Amino acid sequence: MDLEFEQNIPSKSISYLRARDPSILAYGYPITKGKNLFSELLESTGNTTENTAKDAQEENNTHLHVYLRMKKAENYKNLYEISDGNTLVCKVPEGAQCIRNVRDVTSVTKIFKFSKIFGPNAYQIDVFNDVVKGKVLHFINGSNCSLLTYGASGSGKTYTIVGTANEPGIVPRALEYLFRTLPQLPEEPYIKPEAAGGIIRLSSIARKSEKNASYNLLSNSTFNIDRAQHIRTYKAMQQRLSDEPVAVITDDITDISLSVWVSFAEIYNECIYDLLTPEPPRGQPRRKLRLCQCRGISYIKDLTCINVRSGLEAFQILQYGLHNLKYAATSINDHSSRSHSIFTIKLAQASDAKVGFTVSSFNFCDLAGSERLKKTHNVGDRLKESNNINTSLLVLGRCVSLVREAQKQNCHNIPIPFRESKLTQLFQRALLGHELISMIVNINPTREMFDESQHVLNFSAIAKDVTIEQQPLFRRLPRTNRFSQYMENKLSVFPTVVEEQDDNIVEELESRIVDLQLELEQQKLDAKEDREYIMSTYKRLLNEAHEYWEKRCEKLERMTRSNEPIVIQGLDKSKKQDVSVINLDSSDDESSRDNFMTAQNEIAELKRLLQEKNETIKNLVEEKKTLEQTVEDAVKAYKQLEMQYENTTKEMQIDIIHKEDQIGILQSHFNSVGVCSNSTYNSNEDKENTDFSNIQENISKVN
Ligand SMILES: Nc1ncnc2c1ncn2[C@@H]1O[C@H](COP(=O)(O)OP(=O)(O)OP(=O)(O)O)[C@@H](O)[C@H]1O
Repeated sequence: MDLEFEQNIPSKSISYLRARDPSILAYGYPITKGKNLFSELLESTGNTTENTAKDAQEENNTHLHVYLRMKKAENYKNLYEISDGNTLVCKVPEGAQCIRNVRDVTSVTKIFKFSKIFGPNAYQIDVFNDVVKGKVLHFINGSNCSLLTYGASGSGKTYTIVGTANEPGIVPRALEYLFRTLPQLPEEPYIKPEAAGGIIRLSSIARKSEKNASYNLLSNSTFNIDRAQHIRTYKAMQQRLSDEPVAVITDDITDISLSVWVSFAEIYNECIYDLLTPEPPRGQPRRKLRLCQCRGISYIKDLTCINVRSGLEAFQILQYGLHNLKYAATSINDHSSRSHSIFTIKLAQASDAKVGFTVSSFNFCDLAGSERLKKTHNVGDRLKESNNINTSLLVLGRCVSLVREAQKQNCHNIPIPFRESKLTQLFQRALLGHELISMIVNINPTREMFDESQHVLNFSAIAKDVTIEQQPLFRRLPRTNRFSQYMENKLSVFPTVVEEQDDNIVEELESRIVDLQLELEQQKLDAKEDREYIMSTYKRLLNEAHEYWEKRCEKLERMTRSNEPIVIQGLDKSKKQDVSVINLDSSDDESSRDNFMTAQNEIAELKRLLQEKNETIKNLVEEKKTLEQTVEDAVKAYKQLEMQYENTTKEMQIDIIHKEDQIGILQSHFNSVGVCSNSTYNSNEDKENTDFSNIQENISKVN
């Protein structure tokens, strides 16, 4: 957001000009100054303008916004009291876990503060207006936003995000609001966001293929059954929201290409799956996706990204993903609440003059239920699931808490374990405070869920203190280095236009060099971390493979030794037959035949495992190569810019010297003319005028 806007909110026109991610800009994409695609968004009614302005201003409060939403429940007032709309007083009941060691339990209360509390009677539209609406405008202006719902199973996370047919949640509402604000989109997309932050300008064939991908997904036969119902639901919502005011864009944006894309991913048991690809046939495993990092941005490699032209299309894609989520849940295990699901809307904006672009993402993350192991008494696979969920939520809690700690101490050296879970790795930038991030904490305010709710509330108390850093549009270098000072002194003798132009070039180059330096540092750190991670994984896999292999070999050796006499007997019987075709059916000893078969199976299994491990190692080596290539590219780009910077500096220095010489010549010429005019032309006005016009002509030639 513009500083201007933060400090002084105009009553009618609001500029939502937002910072773009400098890491994207640093890589050779020129910037369109002044006009950041949409620079002006106005709310269509005065009333809502104020609200939106308030929302937008709130965004600049530096802390992570944590909202509380309470599920509908009778008698919740016996346990909870909401005061001032943002303070929750918990009246701790007898027997509650948090007062187990407290003697006097007559009146224990716990107090939690939130950005806002939505009580059991709050409507979906209230949550949307207060939490999401302002962020959609920031998103349109190029900011990345993330919204996470956190809470125990059944507390209303999915209800808040997706909602029901009669009460649509924040995602369908955000889609409707977004598409009502954006202008009509073209039939086919001209640009596509890259996973790592850039854009691709699509050829006509690629445009058709993207359109087909969207069409094919929407007309998928397994999904068709519910499609009519989803269309009716969305249209009913559209009808209800048609009177709600939306933002309008006042800029002339005829030379800007726009496209909207959606993706839907699931993290289950620390594996990432694409919810927008058809489910594999029964019995076959789902394709696991990898998490990659490029220019400090984490992204899911090969995640399907579908182009959408309307809220309705996007809503159908959301439902397709939810359908896949349910299918996976019933076909493998009931894990609907056991996985984290992330629905992402991406907006790509590019000027047709090929001189600037913005890609922004809005992530809606429905986290897995946060219940504790003790309570659920899980065993087997369920225990593994719970461990994974708990690990990722625990790591999320640790990361949030360490980020808060690092910010408090103003210390950048505290290691934060983002890499310990896929979830935190994916939201690393946002959790570090580089992007807008908010959390809706859901609780079920019943007595049975009281202990569980206390854990959730404790987590929210930590999260609330995390600071969000507002990124400036361009990172400017303070003008204190030698070159800047030299230029400032020297350029003051130049005509204004030259001064402004050169000043801009220098500033821009300086700013981009700083960006690149920061990027390079970040990439070095990332590459180092990645290398260490790959090496440790590589070593661990090798050790595991080695141990496993040794154990199996031992076992096989033992089995072979014990079966030797029987095999020899079998060999005798079958005379010259091959070992593999020993007549097992006629063997006297049943158990030895079984042992033999087991050994063969073991060998086959070992071969398969070895092949799998080799595959993993191969992938890791490839990943390492890609990372090294990325670092190499970054270094090259940096060197090129440095050279460009040096060349410009040299040219300007030469230019300055040249101009100083010419100014000197002019000065002496001017002086000598002055002397002459005193002695010769003192009384002759015409000649004086002629001399002045000659001097002016000379000056304009020099400039
Ligand atoms: N505020 C609310 N008003 C009305 N119904 C609600 C509300 N919150 C939740 N529900 C209902 O409660 C049930 C459970 O909610 P939901 O599925 O959203 O929980 P969840 O936290 O996503 O659970 P899980 O982690 O198991 O997925 C649903 O039937 C939902 O419709």
